[in-house]
Amino acid sequence: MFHIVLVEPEIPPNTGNVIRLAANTGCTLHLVEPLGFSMEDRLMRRAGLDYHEYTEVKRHAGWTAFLRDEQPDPDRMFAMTSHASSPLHATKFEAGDWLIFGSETRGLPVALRESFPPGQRLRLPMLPGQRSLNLSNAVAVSVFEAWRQLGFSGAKTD
Ligand SMILES: C[S@@+](CC[C@H](N)C(=O)[O-])C[C@H]1O[C@@H](n2cnc3c(N)ncnc32)[C@H](O)[C@@H]1O
Repeated sequence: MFHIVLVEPEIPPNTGNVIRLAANTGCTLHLVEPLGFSMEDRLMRRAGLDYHEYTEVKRHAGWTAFLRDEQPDPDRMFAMTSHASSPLHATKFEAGDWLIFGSETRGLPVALRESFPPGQRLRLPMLPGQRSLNLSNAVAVSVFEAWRQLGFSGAKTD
């Protein structure tokens, strides 16, 4: 469906939640190292339950390695950041798109964020004065908005 990319995630249960979400929605999950935890972390495994058995989780040694390994279409990559002016819901998504998320405490590195054209830096709406959503919540609402646009293609209907 989509590619979810977590850049240097730090908090195990967030990545566990995203593993489960990726399995629920048919997304591939990419983890860009360094990670702030071990993949064997008890809290991550508990949040992800056994869902890592049903979803593809790929690890990349860094951002450059990720680009080299996956060769994503630059026009179909979207940086999710509260520092953007383009709203997510105004973007027309396609199957196979790449949704890029930053770490819990640092967000996306500024240089990486600014390497995206403004129209591919997307924000989720928040009330004034709010800084950011939780990482796994941001992934969930982004994936569901993108999937909604595709008519929840592939979802079970009964
Ligand atoms: C907890 S936030 C990072 C907060 C970090 N202190 C910052 O200032 O960027 C983790 C990630 O969730 C995503 N995120 C959170 N809130 C968002 C929003 N309102 N719009 C777009 N992405 C958001 C971004 O990818 C962000 O890097």
